[in-house]
Amino acid sequence: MFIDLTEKKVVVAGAGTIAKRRIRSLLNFTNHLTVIAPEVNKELKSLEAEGLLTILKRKCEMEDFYSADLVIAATNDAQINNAIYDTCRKQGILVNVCSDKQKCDFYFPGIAMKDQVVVGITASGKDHKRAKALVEQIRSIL
Ligand SMILES: C[C@@]1(CC(=O)O)c2cc3[nH]c(cc4nc(cc5[nH]c(cc(n2)[C@H]1CCC(=O)O)[C@@](C)(CC(=O)O)[C@@H]5CCC(=O)O)C(CC(=O)O)=C4CCC(=O)O)c(CCC(=O)O)c3CC(=O)O
Ligand SMILES: NC(=O)C1=CN([C@@H]2O[C@H](COP(=O)(O)OP(=O)(O)OC[C@H]3O[C@@H](n4cnc5c(N)ncnc54)[C@H](O)[C@@H]3O)[C@@H](O)[C@H]2O)C=CC1
Repeated sequence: MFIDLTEKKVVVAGAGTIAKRRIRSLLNFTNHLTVIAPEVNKELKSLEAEGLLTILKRKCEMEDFYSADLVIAATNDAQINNAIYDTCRKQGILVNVCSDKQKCDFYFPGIAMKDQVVVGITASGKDHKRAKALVEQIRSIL
């Protein structure tokens, strides 16, 4: 299922390696992306300056997720990620917790895109290295 994210509100907690990779993917699909983290690097600041996302430069609060449609919990604090999971489940919000694959309503796919064609790859949560290798092959085919 390819959900139209254009008007969906996406909230990403954390702005580290994993969050940034996923933000780069998500920006292809949504105009409503908020990133919450106490420290944010230059790449994300310049995306904010271009009007492509909103940054809240602080630790996340559970209220931050109440109005979200889709949440990525990508802090390096497992307790916070788990609290985000509990909050989202109670509110019926789709959530992906990058530190615990048991706490993913959806796995984050590797993405290959060319023009209007989008290919999303998952190895069913069992082999991210294989997903990555296949994404690279499919990018070269596309
Ligand atoms: C299950 C899943 C859940 C989810 O988070 O959604 C998950 C979980 C975990 N990944 C971990 C580690 C890494 N993952 C990557 C990369 C990718 N991981 C992605 C997806 C997923 N990762 C979900 C579905 C996976 C599937 O389909 O099977 C991709 C496809 C999409 C994306 O993240 O953008 C992207 C490749 C595509 C691309 O790069 O374009 C790298 C970097 C690399 O490989 O270079 C490392 C660094 C470590 C290394 O180098 O090994 C760990 C830590 C434990 C460990 O080390 O195993 C967990 C936690 C756990 O397994 O419990
Ligand atoms: N699913 C995946 O593909 C992978 C998952 N992991 C897991 O993901 C976690 C994050 O990994 P990285 O991105 O490499 O970590 P990182 O250290 O690069 O980034 C962590 C981010 O979380 C932010 N943060 C910390 N506390 C916060 C809070 N209370 N509120 C908001 N933001 C907060 C930090 O400011 C930073 O931006 C790891 O701890 C590990 O458990 C690690 C490798 C791959």
